[in-house]
Amino acid sequence: MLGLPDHVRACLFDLDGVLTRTAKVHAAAWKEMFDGYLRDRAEREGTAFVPFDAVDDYDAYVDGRPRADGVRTFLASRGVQLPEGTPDDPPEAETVTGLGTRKNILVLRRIREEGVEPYEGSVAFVHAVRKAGLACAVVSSSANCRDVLVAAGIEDLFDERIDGITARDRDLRGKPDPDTYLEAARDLGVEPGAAAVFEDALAGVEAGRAGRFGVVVGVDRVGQAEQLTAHGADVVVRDLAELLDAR
Ligand SMILES: O=P(O)(O)OC[C@H]1O[C@@H](O)[C@H](O)[C@@H](O)[C@@H]1O
Repeated sequence: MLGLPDHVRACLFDLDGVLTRTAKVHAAAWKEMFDGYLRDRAEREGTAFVPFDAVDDYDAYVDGRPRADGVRTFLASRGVQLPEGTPDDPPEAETVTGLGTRKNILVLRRIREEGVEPYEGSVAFVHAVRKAGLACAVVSSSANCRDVLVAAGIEDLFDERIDGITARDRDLRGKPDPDTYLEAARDLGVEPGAAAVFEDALAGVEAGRAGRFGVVVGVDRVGQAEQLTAHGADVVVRDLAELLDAR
């Protein structure tokens, strides 16, 4: 049924890149922000400007992680460590929060201008899953998760939502730790072994593997099937509609 093992009772979906076409929007906003910062820093220090790579740097250090972890992890890869700052730091602040806020302004502008499209195959799959009586949750690192679901018109399809805001409120570690996925399974009343995780990010499939979920489905939108498998995906599809075709 549904191309999933028979014992699966719940489906836990990542948002950006799995349900909605917003992974590229995030990647572009991160690049705009980091390139601005790195260029200024290089000028100030008289060193060469090495731009953020919207594919390799994004996948390895930013994709799937909570906002502040993305800032910290990428900068660490360049040997840069910034003070954390405070939650109300302005975007100009040279802190982890300040840079995260700069990026958030850029991503919200892009989302406002471009709108949010869901993946049709994912919407069809979620409808089929619900019809089959399985529970559904969204598990996203994004603090903008609810707004993106609403903009895509799919917020009513899910029984639970664990996102960047609930994770902060409940003190959950972000992906690649499994905490947010485990919390969603708990909220739905299923054991991790009876839940399927759907993820396009390397940090996300790692979280699925770390949580010992029933199956981790890697969703390959950008030609990184091998990496998804290496990081924890049990199966890889290019679109969730393929699972419906496999019935
Ligand atoms: O900055 P936000 O909207 O809280 O999102 C945090 C992260 O959420 C993830 O879903 C995205 O893959 C990342 O690109 C993003 O950085």
